[in-house]
Amino acid sequence: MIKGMSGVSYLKKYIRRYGKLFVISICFLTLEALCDLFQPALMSRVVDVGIRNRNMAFVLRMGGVMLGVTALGAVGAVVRNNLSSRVSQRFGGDLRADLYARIQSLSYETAARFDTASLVTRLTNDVTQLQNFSNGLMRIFIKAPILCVGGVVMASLLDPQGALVLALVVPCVAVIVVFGMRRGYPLFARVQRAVDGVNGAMRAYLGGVRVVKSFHRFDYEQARFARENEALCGAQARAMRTMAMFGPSVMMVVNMGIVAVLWLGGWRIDAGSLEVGKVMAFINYMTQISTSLMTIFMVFTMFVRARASAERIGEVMNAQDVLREPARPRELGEEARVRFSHVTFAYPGGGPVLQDISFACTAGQTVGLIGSTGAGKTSLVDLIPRFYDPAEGTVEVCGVDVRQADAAALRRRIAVVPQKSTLFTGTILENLRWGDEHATREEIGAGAKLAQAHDFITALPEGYETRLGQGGVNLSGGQKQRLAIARALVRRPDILILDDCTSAVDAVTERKIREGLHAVARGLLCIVIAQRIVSVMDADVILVLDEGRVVGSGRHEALLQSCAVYRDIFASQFGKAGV
Ligand SMILES: Nc1ncnc2c1ncn2[C@@H]1O[C@H](COP(=O)(O)OP(=O)(O)OP(=O)(O)O)[C@@H](O)[C@H]1O
Repeated sequence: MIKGMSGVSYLKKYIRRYGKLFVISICFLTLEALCDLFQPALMSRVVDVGIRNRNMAFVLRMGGVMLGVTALGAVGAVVRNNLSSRVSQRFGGDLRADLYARIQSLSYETAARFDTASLVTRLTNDVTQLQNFSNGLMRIFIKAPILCVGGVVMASLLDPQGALVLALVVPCVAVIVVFGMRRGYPLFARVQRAVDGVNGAMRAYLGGVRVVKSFHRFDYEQARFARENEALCGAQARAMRTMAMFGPSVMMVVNMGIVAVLWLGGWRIDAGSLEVGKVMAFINYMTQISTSLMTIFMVFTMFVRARASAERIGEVMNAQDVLREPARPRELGEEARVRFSHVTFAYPGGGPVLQDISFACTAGQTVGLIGSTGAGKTSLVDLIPRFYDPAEGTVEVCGVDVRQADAAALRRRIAVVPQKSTLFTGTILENLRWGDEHATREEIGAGAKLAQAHDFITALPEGYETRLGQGGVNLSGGQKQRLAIARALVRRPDILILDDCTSAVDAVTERKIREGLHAVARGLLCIVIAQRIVSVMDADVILVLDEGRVVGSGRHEALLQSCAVYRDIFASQFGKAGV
């Protein structure tokens, strides 16, 4: 047994699902292989009995039998081909879908362990490797051992003395194949990692194409891509070079065997102890055995690659998620509430980003979060939908510790508009409906109006049906932000988190959005992160964060009196006179 196969135990599910069809396909494959195996034996009878005795009727009869056997083999091949294509395509499709679902279910922290480019390679290239391997398994790979073993048996029955040559050849080839496998595995694993590198360079360029253009850094990006590409070519060449040594070695051993058979056969024909037909059939079996041994070697090469891919997929499938879902989740309370009790938080491997944070807020309130950049505002709100768990203390949402709530149920109650608006390829309507797939046109329109997006959308030639490029490239920054807010509002959440998401919107429009939200926000708990004090001045409570600690909380006027950090921020935005 090969070491480390426990990492691919997720494949059992597919073996169970497609095992039956696989076995049926193997039955037809066996039929096809048996038909191939009988041909040389039949041919030897034609030569040794029919031609030697000039018995034309026997030759024709055997010719008919050979044709029948060929036809039967062809039927086996057609059915097997059909089945193998269906099974491998479905297996590949299922595996890709499951892996995609798994990636989606990973927590931020676990997903961050894998580079995005590497996840893309795993979803595409690695799944294809496994799909091709499973297809090959049902096409030629299992046929090869049958032909090899069957060839040895038939050849031994035909000429037991000649079979001694096989007793030497087969073990030699087996040793070469096992050695090749051991050398090849780490090399192919390296090839897959190099594919990650190329995908990573491509992704970085395509994702930041505007920046690359504006800084005119094509040369830099090209050099980076060339480096990764070179590494991939190098890794592939090394793997191929190593594997290329083994194929000819196998051929050489087999050809030496054929020479030995011919030499011994000629000698025995001269002595009258062997017929020409038998030597011909024996050579035929030898060729069949050698071809199947080469195929087996190829199978192992593909197996080595498929194994490397299977393990890479296994790493994602078996990743221990740091955020465990509770076995028996508690139901969230009706009323929207958020409570932080002595929360301390750190990113993996880093120092504390939030320290001893305590506050509480309820439905109908607007909470403002303000503080210098890097103060920990985003980190704080990320704990509410449980993107991360705190190191100490508890975060309660709607009366339940988020660690005891069902993540999907928790996130259904919350809508987050992140700092960087992410839109998807599709129409504006599709993007807005993403917030709630059952939302009506009226509800979507209402959300867009509140977010001050309706007017600019209707001014577009195709209105709500306007198609957006990837990430909404055909919109301005402020338009994208307003669509992201509208999408969150279409969801009609109980808790709305706006993470500095109006930075690209002009002050007048921002005020309109704030007023609109105020009007509909009776049951809504709204948490607003802002750089500009005007964005949170009207909030029911403002939390001032500084270096991960809450250094002030209260209304605007009170904070101006009591909180030095708040006063500094205010002064930096309005000048000393404003204080
Ligand atoms: N994914 C991450 N992994 C590790 N450290 C992080 C991560 N995200 C943020 N940090 C660090 O945590 C600290 C707080 O970051 P956070 O994004 O919460 O600040 P912020 O107040 O929202 O800043 P800004 O106003 O600039 O968005 C920073 O020092 C930052 O470097």
